[in-house]
Amino acid sequence: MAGLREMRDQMRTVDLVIETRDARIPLSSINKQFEQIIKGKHRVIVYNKADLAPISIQNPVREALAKRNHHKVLFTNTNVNKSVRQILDVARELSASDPIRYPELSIMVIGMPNVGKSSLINALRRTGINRGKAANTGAKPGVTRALSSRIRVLESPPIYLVDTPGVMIPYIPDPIVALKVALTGGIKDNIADENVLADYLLFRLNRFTHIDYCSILGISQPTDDISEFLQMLGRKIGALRQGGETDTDKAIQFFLRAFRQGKFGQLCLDDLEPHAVDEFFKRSMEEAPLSKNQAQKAKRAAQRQRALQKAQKRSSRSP
Ligand SMILES: Nc1nc2c(ncn2[C@@H]2O[C@H](COP(=O)(O)OP(=O)(O)OP(=O)(O)O)[C@@H](O)[C@H]2O)c(=O)[nH]1
Repeated sequence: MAGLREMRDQMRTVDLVIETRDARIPLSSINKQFEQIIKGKHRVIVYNKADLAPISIQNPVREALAKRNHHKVLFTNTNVNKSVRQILDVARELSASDPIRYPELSIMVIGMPNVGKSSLINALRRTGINRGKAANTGAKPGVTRALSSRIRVLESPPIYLVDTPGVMIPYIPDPIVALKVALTGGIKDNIADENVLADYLLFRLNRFTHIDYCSILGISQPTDDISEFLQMLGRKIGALRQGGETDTDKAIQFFLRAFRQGKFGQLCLDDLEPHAVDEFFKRSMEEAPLSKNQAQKAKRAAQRQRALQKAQKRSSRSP
């Protein structure tokens, strides 16, 4: 894994690591493989896209991480300078704590795809010494390219930023985490997966929220049947094939995009009740990461299981 090796090499010159996670999945965006790379470095955990998650998650997340000895936890929205400036404050504090050791300070942004690393780098430049755009950003994962050099983001104390973020593949301990990461854009979609994603999103909206997605999408009634839902949505948005049949792929993409753009309001997909958090950490400490193949198999098994449960539910409803 070249990315990992490169990151490890680069890490030698870095004093402070900005570990970026997604505020909509505060637990599922934790990557325990980072631990080995970051070992011994100062770290600040940055939950980005905080504007897309409810503010009420911030204290439980801070408490959960403090319990695990992570005390520097920030929530950012890269469009708001003030929130990004908090990162520079942490760097400044570190530099001031030991000016002999840190006559200058080097910081680096790392995180899984699409979490907003490049946006964060641009925002740090913007809020630091007001330089323009450095890194490309994009709505799809994988836009970050190697540019690697250091840019100065603060004059005094001198703080430098490695301008290539470290990209790590997400850590996927189970299929549900895979769904959450994919929903937030951390794994590339393909059409087959998108169907499952849309089904999972609908399930979440029905089961865990009071969001009136019908009026947001302009459809007539709620349903947990994904086919019926996509028919309604497809007709509403005019996603029709020749002959008048609904283009469900288009309807799926519309639905997923609406979620990613925050059209359903601020949502968190992880359960942050203390017992659920404890369970999450217990499980993720125990489990070794699945290979891509294993993860796909596990995902398919979960799909089959859910389809089976749905069928059972339907047959138990019918007279
Ligand atoms: N709502 C919201 N969107 C954000 C925020 N930060 C970044 N984005 C959006 O998220 C998408 C991905 O941002 P990037 O900065 O390209 O993410 P990245 O981590 O560098 O992505 P890769 O190149 O895939 O590794 C873009 O569409 C950004 O506009 C944020 O704080 N809030």
